[in-house]
Amino acid sequence: MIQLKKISKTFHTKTKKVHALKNVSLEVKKGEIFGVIGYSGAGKSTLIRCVNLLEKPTNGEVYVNGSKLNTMSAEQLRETRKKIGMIFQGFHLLKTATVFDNIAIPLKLTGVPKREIPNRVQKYLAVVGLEDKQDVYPDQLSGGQKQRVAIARALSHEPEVLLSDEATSALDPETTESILDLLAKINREFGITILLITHEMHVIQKICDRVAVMENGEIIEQGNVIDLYSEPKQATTKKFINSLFPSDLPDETLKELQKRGPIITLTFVGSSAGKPALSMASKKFDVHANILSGNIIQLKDKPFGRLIAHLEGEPEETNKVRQFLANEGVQVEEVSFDDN
Ligand SMILES: Nc1ncnc2c1ncn2[C@@H]1O[C@H](COP(=O)(O)OP(=O)(O)OP(=O)(O)O)[C@@H](O)[C@H]1O
Repeated sequence: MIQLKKISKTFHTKTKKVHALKNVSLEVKKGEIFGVIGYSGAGKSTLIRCVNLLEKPTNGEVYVNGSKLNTMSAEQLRETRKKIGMIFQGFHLLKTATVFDNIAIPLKLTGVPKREIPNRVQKYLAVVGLEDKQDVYPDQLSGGQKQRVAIARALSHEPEVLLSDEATSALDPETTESILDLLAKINREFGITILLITHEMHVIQKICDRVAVMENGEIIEQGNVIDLYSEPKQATTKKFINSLFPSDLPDETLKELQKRGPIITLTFVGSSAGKPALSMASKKFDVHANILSGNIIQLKDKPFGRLIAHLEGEPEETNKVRQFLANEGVQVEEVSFDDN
């Protein structure tokens, strides 16, 4: 649905050149929710803005639903953009217009017949749960409600693709949850493909099917959310994932424990629950297993957990435990202090 082929973007400032995107290729399939995560300055905003050519790439090709955007005339681009909705961290609503007009004015400007406009506005305000707010002004709404209006405005053009530029970053955690639920519902019920950028892992794990990690203008790793969470390869990806499983045990304590047996990380997805497997192992072999920390998070459709445990016993026995856990489908890794 979205294809970025070898996209580069260089900004020329007065003093230097900034290579915001370096040869980035990405494919978002029809109907999926694809997330791009990275720290500030990684190039995420530039990347998402290249998809609808708000930012013109220096090199590379942009395809949306099979059409190449780079070589389109201004008129063709206007038509194509109607099928690409966008929402922003700052909502971008007209303060001096009512909620109704915030949605109606852009519809009018893009040539939707006048008699159709009230129906469209009401239909999409109902989708976002704000049918009773059409006569109020944005200043009378909460942040979450403003984002709902912005989502209704984007949907009212009946797009095939929705681009989300840090849409929940200005919202509190509870409101973030409800906006993410709304995006998931839109994806499910209208089949709209969503490409979102974020710096929050929570957003990725809650609604995304696939994810790409960006750093210094490049995509350093991408894949299914579950695969990337279970087996991150790059240091930055590992850092993002480790941040979900904080372990505040001092290194000194861990080093002390390590003298009496290995400290291991158990990672498990879905039904291969780590805890029962670990207690089974400690019954079966001459090893005391002591859980030092652990957490389970919910990915879009599967639980994902990580435990840190100390295995106390003779090396021969602790090795058997590790083998047993691996056979039970639990990923086992010895803790390296540098990763935590
Ligand atoms: N218009 C511009 N002119 C010059 N440099 C720019 C411009 N827009 C972005 N940059 C630079 O390009 C790099 C990537 O910026 P971008 O905003 O895409 O990153 P980001 O990952 O979205 O970060 P953030 O989350 O902080 O917005 C940064 O070094 C930024 O300073």
